[in-house]
Amino acid sequence: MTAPFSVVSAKDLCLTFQTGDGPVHALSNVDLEVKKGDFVSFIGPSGCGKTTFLRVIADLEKHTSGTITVNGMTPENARKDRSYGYVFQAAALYPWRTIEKNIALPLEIMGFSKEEQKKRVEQTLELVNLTGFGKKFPWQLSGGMQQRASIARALAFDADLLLMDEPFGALDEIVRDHLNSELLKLWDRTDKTICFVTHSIPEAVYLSTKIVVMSPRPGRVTDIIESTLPRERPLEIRETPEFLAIAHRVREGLKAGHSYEE
Ligand SMILES: Nc1ncnc2c1ncn2[C@@H]1O[C@H](COP(=O)(O)OP(=O)(O)OP(=O)(O)O)[C@@H](O)[C@H]1O
Repeated sequence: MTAPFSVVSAKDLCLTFQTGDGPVHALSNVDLEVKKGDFVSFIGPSGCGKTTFLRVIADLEKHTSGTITVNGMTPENARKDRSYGYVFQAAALYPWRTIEKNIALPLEIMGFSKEEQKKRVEQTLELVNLTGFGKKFPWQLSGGMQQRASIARALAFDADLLLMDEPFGALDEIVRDHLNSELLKLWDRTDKTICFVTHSIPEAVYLSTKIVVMSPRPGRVTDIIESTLPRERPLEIRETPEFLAIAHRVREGLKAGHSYEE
């Protein structure tokens, strides 16, 4: 059996922002392998570089030193190759476009035929359980539905890699639980590779095959936890000793990386 393909491979990756107040070490010596089909969560306090790391993968920021490849390419080539879909903290849908027109936008830009656009919009609406809502405007949907529509938009051009920056952070816990289990099913069905930023320990443990614990000043990886939980995870798994043991290790990692002097 061949080893799974490395979707993101970072070696000794550093990114320093030069600011008026001096350099900010947003990422320091990050080593990480994300394999095809992994669900990787990035967790850590504010400012530890979670968003910056996703932005480097997406070629929205340039690293200062070290190396990173995305699907075996430079981030720039991966972006040009449409290697990933990006889901932001807020749904960021255009209010003057219907849901289906929002989802079709990247497809329009990429020059897909009208027919293909329609097919893909229908498929992705179904994937996120929004069939029948395509003609609605974003403001006619709940926050959770809007976020599902933005996931559909990121899925529409069928990139293998999904980058998700705290997509459910603004939602209440019940909606969040529901979307977490929906996202897991979607991941299972589509075999995507997902990089997911969160502040929530239960969310990270519930979703991930691998949890990357980070800490700030400088932004760095302090622990990488390979989950031992089965791929199929009912919400009740969160009460099992195995789940709680992983959550405990994440919490300890977060504590160890936290300096109370700052
Ligand atoms: N464009 C920029 N210019 C200067 N500093 C920046 C820039 N973007 C991010 N930073 C700094 O880099 C560090 C890492 O920021 P980043 O947004 O990646 O953290 P984060 O872990 O995603 O935080 P949060 O959980 O609050 O979103 C922070 O100290 C932040 O202030």
